[in-house]
Formats: sequence, C-alpha cells, structure tokens
Amino acid sequence: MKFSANLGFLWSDRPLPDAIRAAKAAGFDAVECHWPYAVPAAEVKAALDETGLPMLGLNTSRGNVAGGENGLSALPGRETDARAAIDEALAYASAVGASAVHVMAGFAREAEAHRTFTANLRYACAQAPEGVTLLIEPLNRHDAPGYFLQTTDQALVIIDEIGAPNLKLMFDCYHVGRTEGDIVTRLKDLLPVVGHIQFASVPDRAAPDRGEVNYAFVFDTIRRIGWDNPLGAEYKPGGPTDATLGWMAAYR
Ligand SMILES: O=C(O)[C@@H](O)C(=O)CO
Ligand SMILES: [Mg+2]
Repeated sequence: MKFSANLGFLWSDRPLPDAIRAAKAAGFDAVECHWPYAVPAAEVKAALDETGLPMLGLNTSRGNVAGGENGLSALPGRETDARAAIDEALAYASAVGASAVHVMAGFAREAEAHRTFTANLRYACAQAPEGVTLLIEPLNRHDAPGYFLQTTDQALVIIDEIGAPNLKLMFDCYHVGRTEGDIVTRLKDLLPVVGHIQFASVPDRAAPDRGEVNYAFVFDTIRRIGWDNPLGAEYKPGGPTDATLGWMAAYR
C-alpha cells in the first residue's frame, strides 16, 4: 500500500516544507495539505523537489474562518469570493505541481446552494489546467453541522449533473464511517467517480489502528479492487506525529 501524509494534521506543528521532509523521513509516498497559502509556493515546491514526494492535493480557502466560514463555493451571493478562492487554489496547485484541488462547499442551507455550488464547480472544471482534478468531499454532520455537502449520495448527484471528467469525489473513509457506514460497499459502488481516498479512525479521527473500523480489512479491499494511488492519512495525531506511525509497518 502507498500512503500520503496529510500535512494539515500530521506534523502540523512544523513549517510546511519541514513537514514535507518529515513525511519523507517517515516513509510516506506522497503528501497532501489543507490550506498552504501562507507559505510561498516556491518553498513548498523546493521541499517537494528535494524529497521527490508528489503533492496530491490542497483545499480552496475557507473564507472568513474567524467568522465561522468553512468554504465558499455553495454560498449564494459569494460567487466572486468563491471563484477567487478557486483561482488561488488552482494557481498554487500549478506552482507546486499538485494534482488535485478540493473545492470546499461551506455552510449553506439556502435553496439555491445546490445551484451555486454546481455553477462554481463548473467554473472550476473549466479553469483547471490539464492534470489537476477537482474534488468534492462530504463532511460528516457531527464535525461540520450545516456543511452543505454531507453525503456521498449528494456528491454523486452533483458529479453526475456536471459530468466533467476532471470532477471527482474525495472519499474520506472517516466521514463516510461517521455518517453513512458500510465503507467498503460505498467505496466499491462509487469507485468510478473516486479521485482520492482518505482515512482515520472512527469515531475519534486518530491513527487507523483503533476504533470501530477495521482498516486492515478496508485497506485490503482497496488493494484488491486495484486502487494503487496513495491513501491519505488524514488523522489527528494528538501528540508528536512520529509516535503515531506504528500502523504503517503492517501494510509495507
Ligand atoms: O476531511 C477533511 O476535513 C478534509 O479532507 C478537508 O479537506 C478539510 O475539511
Ligand atoms: Mg478528508
């Protein structure tokens, strides 16, 4: 199995270039991040070149975080800000060679939110350069109550409606486990539209060696169905990241 270190959580106490180096030293095959914008893209690119690790993805900006925002693309009336965030993410992805951008929907309950999200996603799909995939990710209702995109069924409707080859699903086993369950069946059913897979223990969002989901079974299923891309370790280490990596040895 190949694994990608999600540097939004792993080694998040270090500057991003150092976190990339730590992921390399720990044996990860790739990295991904959340919101790298405070770090000059050239510094991230230099660390990626130095380590040889690919950057699998980054997120569009959340907007006004202090004001409670968690993404802009489904917010009616905020199209200008949402598209600026998409442009920013695509530019950063191009500068560091990242292969995906997660377009964050945000907290929205208005009737027009679906129409707003699909219009902004169409914009993103049209703007994305060759080799950059757009991802949408349902977040579980416990951690992100009120988030517009909550289930894989809802994401599938959106992906089908837009019908763009560069729009895919971020299948985060943690969120699916918390909201929907039946992780491996959902994953097999959705495989044609899956662009990236992430994981963490359920329900604690810790390393995958605990909790109610048997990740040995999940990872074995993923291997059997032929998914060969690195799986995103997006868990909260709750202390020094290096002390939480014992789970990796079993899959090497
Ligand atoms: O699962 C998550 O929370 C992330 O993948 C993310 O991109 C930010 O919400
Ligand atoms: Mg995730």
